[in-house]
Amino acid sequence: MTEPFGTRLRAAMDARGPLCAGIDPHVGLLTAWGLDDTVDGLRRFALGAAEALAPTVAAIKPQSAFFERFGSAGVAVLEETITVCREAGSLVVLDVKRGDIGSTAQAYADAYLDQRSPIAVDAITASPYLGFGSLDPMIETARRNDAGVFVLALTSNPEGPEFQHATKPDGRMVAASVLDSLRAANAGADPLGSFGAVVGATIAEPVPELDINGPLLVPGIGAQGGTADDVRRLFGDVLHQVLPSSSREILGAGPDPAALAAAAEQAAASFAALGAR
Ligand SMILES: O=C(O)c1cc(=O)[nH]c(=O)n1[C@@H]1O[C@H](COP(=O)(O)O)[C@@H](O)[C@H]1O
Repeated sequence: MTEPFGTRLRAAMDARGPLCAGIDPHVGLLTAWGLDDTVDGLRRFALGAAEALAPTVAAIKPQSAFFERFGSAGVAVLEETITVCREAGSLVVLDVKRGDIGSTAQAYADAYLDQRSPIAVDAITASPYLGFGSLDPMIETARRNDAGVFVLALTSNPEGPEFQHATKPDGRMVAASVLDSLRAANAGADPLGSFGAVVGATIAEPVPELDINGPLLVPGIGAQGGTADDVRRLFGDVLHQVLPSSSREILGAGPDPAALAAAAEQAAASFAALGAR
């Protein structure tokens, strides 16, 4: 790769509209698509979604757990899905929410961000719960590989504020401190840094620290109740940095490839219309 992840994501969002389509093969969705809860059903679902969506959306976000639950055969399907998405021109953000002591964080970085790995992607999700500094091996490996990292800041689930709104000894809110660290990691990047924050569309109030000069991955839209109006209300000043993410709402339009593509195009257009481009 020749350009940093943030630069490639900016170009993809401008060209294709700001949407990250999630591939979350829930059992209920497999059933709704007329598929069995087997590796074969998983493969048909994931490749069907990838082939329908990856040619038009900026990014695809497979959720690793739905593949891992089938063991190595499921991980093989994940690798195949990643390849299909990247060959169709979509960036792949693998949702694995990794985080560990630095030496092990390096192994996760080698697995997903080193582009020589069989399961390499453009970016991963990471948890800062072991301290933001524990993510340094991921950030440095991402820099060397033109890849990216999305760090959980204000998650979409109702339990998130219990930790994320806590106050650190220096008086800073934990989530604000994560955003500060990401801003530092993105310093000087143009047009967009490669180190993003995950901020749910379901959070109650806007927060002032969202301008991190990097992308804001915004899940929680659709099935979890977040709407385009919420995105406008919460991210007004930084809408151009927002990568809205939706899984079940779009996948529910399948298995017809044309219906899936239409659902994604409609979602991308509605977010582009908010001024996010
Ligand atoms: O990191 C994520 O992607 C993520 C963070 C978060 O705060 N909330 C959240 O829902 N997610 C993921 O985003 C997806 C949301 O799926 P839907 O609710 O079906 O759109 C799931 O795969 C979640 O694991």
